[in-house]
Amino acid sequence: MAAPIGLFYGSTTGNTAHVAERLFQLAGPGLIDLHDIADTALAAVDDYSCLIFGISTWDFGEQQIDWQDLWPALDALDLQGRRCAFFGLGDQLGYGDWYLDAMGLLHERLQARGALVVGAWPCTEDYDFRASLALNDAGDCFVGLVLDEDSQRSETDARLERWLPQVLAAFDLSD
Ligand SMILES: Cc1cc2nc3c(=O)[nH]c(=O)nc-3n(C[C@H](O)[C@H](O)[C@H](O)COP(=O)(O)O)c2cc1C
Repeated sequence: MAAPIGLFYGSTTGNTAHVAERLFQLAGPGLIDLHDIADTALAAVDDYSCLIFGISTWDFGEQQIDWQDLWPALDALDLQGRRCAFFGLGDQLGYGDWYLDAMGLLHERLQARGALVVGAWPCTEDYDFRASLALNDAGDCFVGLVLDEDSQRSETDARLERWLPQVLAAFDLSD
């Protein structure tokens, strides 16, 4: 039987995979099913009413390669009424003009498929970047959790520990 939450991620060097595993551990037994999109059929998304999507940004604002491969197929998803949260990885010091752009692109794509988005994350002075498509329209929040294993690795655990309870509350798994 599927867990209540499906977490779908793509990862090139393993950083997003590591974060996905950490979320799985933090949530505790039976709450999250992990799916690496490199070896999961996209149709598996249909098994969940609560979803977490993880994506890293590559090559000046591009989606991680496995997400790129899936991109056209995302148009077939029906996410009406499903709660969705996003987390993204990037490198604000090396790529500060395209920081986490891929999370913004994925959010835009899936919101257009009907996703009810939860898990926004404040854009504070803790982050040092010039531009990001992952910001909301007002520019004061990211559309999901923002992580940086390249230049802020030591912050990751604390950020996950703050974000996950907010997402679980918004998922309202008692429904
Ligand atoms: C060649 C290269 C290009 C990258 N381009 C970007 C970028 O445009 N924006 C960004 O925020 N991070 C960029 N990054 C940083 C990656 O997103 C970061 O290292 C991430 O943790 C990789 O996660 P993954 O191993 O799960 O794919 C780039 C890294 C490399 C090596």
